[in-house]
Amino acid sequence: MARVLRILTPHRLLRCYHGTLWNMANLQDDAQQIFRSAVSAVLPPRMLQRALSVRERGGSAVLECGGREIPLDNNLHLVGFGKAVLGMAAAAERIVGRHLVGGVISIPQGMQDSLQRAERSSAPYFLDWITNLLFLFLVLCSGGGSALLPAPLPPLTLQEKQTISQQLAQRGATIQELNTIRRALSSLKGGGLARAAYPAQVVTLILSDVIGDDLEVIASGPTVPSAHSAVDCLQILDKYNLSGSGSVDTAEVVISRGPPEGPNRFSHVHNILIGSNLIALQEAERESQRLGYLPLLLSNAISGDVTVVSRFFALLARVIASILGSDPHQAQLEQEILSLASTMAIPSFNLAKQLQEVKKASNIHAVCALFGGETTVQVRGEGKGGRNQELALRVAMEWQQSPEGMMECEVLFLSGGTDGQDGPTEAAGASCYPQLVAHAMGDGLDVQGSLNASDSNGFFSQFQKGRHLLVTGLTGTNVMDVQVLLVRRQAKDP
Ligand SMILES: Nc1ncnc2c1ncn2[C@@H]1O[C@H](COP(=O)(O)OP(=O)(O)OP(=O)(O)O)[C@@H](O)[C@H]1O
Ligand SMILES: O=C(O)[C@H](O)CO
Repeated sequence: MARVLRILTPHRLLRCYHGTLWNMANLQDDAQQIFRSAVSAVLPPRMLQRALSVRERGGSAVLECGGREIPLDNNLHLVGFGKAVLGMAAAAERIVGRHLVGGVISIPQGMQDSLQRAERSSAPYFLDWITNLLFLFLVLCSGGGSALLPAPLPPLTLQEKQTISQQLAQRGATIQELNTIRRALSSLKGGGLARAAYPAQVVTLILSDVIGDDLEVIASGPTVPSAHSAVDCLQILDKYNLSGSGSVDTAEVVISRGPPEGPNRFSHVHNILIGSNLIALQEAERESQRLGYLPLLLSNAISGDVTVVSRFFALLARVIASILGSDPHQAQLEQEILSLASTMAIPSFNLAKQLQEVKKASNIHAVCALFGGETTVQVRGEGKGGRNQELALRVAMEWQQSPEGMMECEVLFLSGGTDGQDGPTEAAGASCYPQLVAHAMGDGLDVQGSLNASDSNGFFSQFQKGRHLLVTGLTGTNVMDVQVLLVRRQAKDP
């Protein structure tokens, strides 16, 4: 069997290939390294170091943030809520700690013991505290914050607010409509925290876990004015026939009354996005280039059903492979994927232009396509899994059914949750390659059966002793999911 030595790029180690058998572990190592670099860019210490600094001058100090300089005078208070806020608060404290007068953060119950160890207290009720202090507030906000800011506008009770949300959800309200009502019925969400703090200055550092990074949506935008009027909200309640019950009548009164402190005042607020899926992908782009790939940052807004998205990724690999390998199927495959992409409503997505870049690039033998977002999964079976593991397994199944175009290339697809947890499993995600299903069948595993049982984690845990699971542990951040697709032309036998 021929043995090929090939220098991929000067700083890469020599890689030995044994004939047509390629070392999949190399591609998997690269994909995992690229994924980890994406996560590293949005870890709290690195985010806060980018966003925040204190400049001491003579006896005074200035907070530098978002291009602004705000005097510090023993007046800094920290407020935070969200799944990533414990790490964000610790990172912020390392930067501004000596100027912090006090702080309150609200984080998921399971993190409480970490707080005690850090000797910090947390309490979810800010109003009776924040309105008494005319200070400078540093607000830390991340995904999961909505559930950690329970503060219904009186006289509405928390139970009544939850009942209205449940009724809206049961009657088919969209997540956008649900969140609009939740913001309107809250003392803190939808800009309530900023209104309560007025006229104290508010600097909010935001880690986005939503597609499009709409600041009003992230943790329900406690320091962001709501774009929806009372009329919009009342129309939603009316649309789903919620009028008429006691709690809804109270809700309508609260909504009609408007924000407790009168008109929206937000000139004292600076909202700054410090972490997002795009920031993570841009780091992954740099890392893939360092590893010798031509990077294609294709989208940070992938969404939709996992069955459609898996078909897209599998076809994209075949298109790129057909370009790199000068496969005769290339033109037809490109038409297919452009047609499929046009049905997926991916915002500002120009795949044709990006594929043109690959075709124009000279002497390219390896491409890294990068994506981010969140797919949706219909969980049909009793198995264990997550949307990233299911996506990877479905991509493998698509390749099993249509392998055209990939004969001359090595291909690997990886999908992972940047928070380190994919569904109720220990894995962050998984990776796959074109021959995976054939190899699994050779091991007596039933891939389709695993998918039918929604058991992607069960499959990847069994197959090759879990070697294709992506396990990072909880990362302390969350900018949704990241996908890495690597396509590399195989070395030609001499
Ligand atoms: N057996 C399964 N197979 C495939 N997907 C599953 C399975 N069980 C749950 N899921 C998916 O996992 C999703 C939950 O994922 P996860 O626990 O990572 O939370 P999340 O939606 O990412 O929220 P957060 O932003 O807080 O992480 C659900 O939306 C569901 O679609
Ligand atoms: O907390 C929330 O509202 C969601 O995680 C979106 O940020």
